[in-house]
Amino acid sequence: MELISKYFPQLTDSQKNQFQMLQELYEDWNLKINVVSRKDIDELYLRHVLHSLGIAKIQPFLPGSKILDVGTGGGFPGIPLAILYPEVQFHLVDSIGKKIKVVEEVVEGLQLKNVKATNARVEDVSGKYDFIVSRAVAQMETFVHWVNDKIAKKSLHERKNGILYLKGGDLTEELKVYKNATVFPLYDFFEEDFYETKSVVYLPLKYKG
Ligand SMILES: C[S@@+](CC[C@H](N)C(=O)[O-])C[C@H]1O[C@@H](n2cnc3c(N)ncnc32)[C@H](O)[C@@H]1O
Repeated sequence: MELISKYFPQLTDSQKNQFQMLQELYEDWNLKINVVSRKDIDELYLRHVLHSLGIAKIQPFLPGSKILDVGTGGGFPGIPLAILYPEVQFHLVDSIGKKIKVVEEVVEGLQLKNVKATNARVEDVSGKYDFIVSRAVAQMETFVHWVNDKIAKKSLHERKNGILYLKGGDLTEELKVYKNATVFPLYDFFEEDFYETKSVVYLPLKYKG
């Protein structure tokens, strides 16, 4: 938990409390429905919570904006971002029902009012969003194919609407067709070794009516 305050020193008491509660909520729900590996539960804040918040270091979200988290699993990156930005609307989608069940329980446990969770394949979700976030779901080409009709026309942020994807390793091959993609290394923000190979990939997408 200190790890979160170290990099996000402006949290309110209520946010700190919500971040604190994550450990117990995930431990409890993981016993009933296994969504996070044992090793990852032990390092929840380093590997899941802070990693999710890496997106906020690259792109802070403005009040009133709408964010889609594709293949959220147990709620990453969507839940930590929803705690950080209570005035932003988050839609968390996963094709596996039991994962969405965990998300709903965590949302209720934290009393988050800005999260909607849907059990569906993202291809079947309609709606328009400022940014689409994700981690560990699909190769960029497949992902773009799934989401490129879900971008809002108007950009509220200075940066154009698009995808913010948490990726690891060498992305040269995967991103070679995306000349307008930008890779932001998270090691520039977080000094822990875990982040040495982690990045946020930003890909602007055009509105499709
Ligand atoms: C490896 S998990 C990652 C979960 C979470 N994003 C994380 O990083 O902890 C991939 C998730 O993507 C979901 N998924 C895969 N394809 C999907 C699709 N087309 N629509 C919605 N969810 C999908 C799977 O059900 C699974 O929960």
